[in-house]
Amino acid sequence: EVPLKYGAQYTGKRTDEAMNKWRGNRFGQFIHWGLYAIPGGVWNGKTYNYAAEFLKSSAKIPTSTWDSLMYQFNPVKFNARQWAKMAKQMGARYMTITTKHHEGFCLWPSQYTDFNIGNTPYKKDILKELVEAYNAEGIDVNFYYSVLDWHHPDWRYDIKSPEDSVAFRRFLQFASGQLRELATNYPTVKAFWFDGTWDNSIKKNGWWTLEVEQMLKKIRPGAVVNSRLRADDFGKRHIDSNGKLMGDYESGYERRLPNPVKDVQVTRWDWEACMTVPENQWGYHKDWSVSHVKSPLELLEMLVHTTSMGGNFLLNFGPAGDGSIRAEEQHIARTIGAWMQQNGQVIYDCDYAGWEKQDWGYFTKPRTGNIVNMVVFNIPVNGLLKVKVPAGTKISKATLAGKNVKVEEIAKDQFFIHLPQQAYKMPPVIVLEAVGGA
Ligand SMILES: C[C@@H]1N[C@@H](C#Cc2ccccc2)[C@H](O)[C@@H]1O
Repeated sequence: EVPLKYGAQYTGKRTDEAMNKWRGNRFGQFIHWGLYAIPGGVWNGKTYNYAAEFLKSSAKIPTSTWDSLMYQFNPVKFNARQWAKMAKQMGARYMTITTKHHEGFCLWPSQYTDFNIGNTPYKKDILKELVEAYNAEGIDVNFYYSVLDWHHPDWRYDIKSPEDSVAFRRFLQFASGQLRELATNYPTVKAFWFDGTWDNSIKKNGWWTLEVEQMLKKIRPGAVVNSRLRADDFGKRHIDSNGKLMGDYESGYERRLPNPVKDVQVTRWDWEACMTVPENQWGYHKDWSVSHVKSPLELLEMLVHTTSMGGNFLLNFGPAGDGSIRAEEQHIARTIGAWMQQNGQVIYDCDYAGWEKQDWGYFTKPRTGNIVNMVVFNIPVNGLLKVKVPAGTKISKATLAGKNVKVEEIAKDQFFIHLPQQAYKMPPVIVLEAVGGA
């Protein structure tokens, strides 16, 4: 191992109450909301297909022009309680909000910049409204914070001169101040989701990334911080030069999931995948016809897939500039929510079962007991679900919606579960009682 000052500070999964709650939440709502929601991917009558929150760079808009969008931000349809109720109905146990995205606009009245909600026609502290509304629904709130800041004059992509060093040192003090006020002024915040940390300027300041994590955990004991913040002494990100995870969970899965067979190593630590509904739109885009839009069932399978591999799934919503939630996202929330209402117990506080992946779907395992859940997405024509179990395991009982289904031992450590023949519109869940084995 190489000696590191700014590498991983511990190994293994945190087992404190705050982390157990973060892990057991499993399903979160990501919200990308900022000035980019006003143009929604369209500028001077031209639609830009790239991610709407990157429109400033896609359309090469000068910072002064972009920043003047602040004077138009007045979301008259915004209702934090409605958003929170929708998230509750969907079954989200946590919500991660973009306090500040790459554009640098702050959803809270930051004392460190005038480029914030207080100087918009809306004026009020949107972050406070959201935290209160979601917490009132029993939903934990986590803060997304982009270190990359297109608005701030001291931001640097790289450090190539003494002037760069001086300016970027000022920038890091600014960012530390903003993070300190976020952690202090919103005391119920549970986690920090860092983004915009891929540039050399951050890689060359690994010390700051560790200092920020330590500061946040000092102000908010138990706070959870993602690996994406961290760079080690040599600029290695997420995983340090000794192959150890930095931060509290791995957050590299953006718009992709680990392979259930080849990537089982992800189960060695906590991790989270974040996912867009269209191919690549985090912020509101006016025209979703420019790419594939995932169906509720596609997204539900991703949630189950993630849980089956011991990860959290963070599903993105991009509210419009007026504060409304588009119909497609409302439909997703209702459809997933209806299934979660009946089957949330196979997601919340569930984990990797350690059983071999089968074609029909995914296994999840509750923290305690001898239960293993089967969530079936691929219904076999013969109605027989093949289950290979760890050596010596017996399946003593199988139920679907509380009713016994037939269990047939077909070979050593192999069983058929007889799936009742019907037209399944949503994935059925079979609960196995397993004894013996690993
Ligand atoms: C969570 C997601 N990370 C952000 C990004 C990005 C990005 C940066 C460089 C190249 C390609 C994509 C997206 O804007 C969104 O916030």
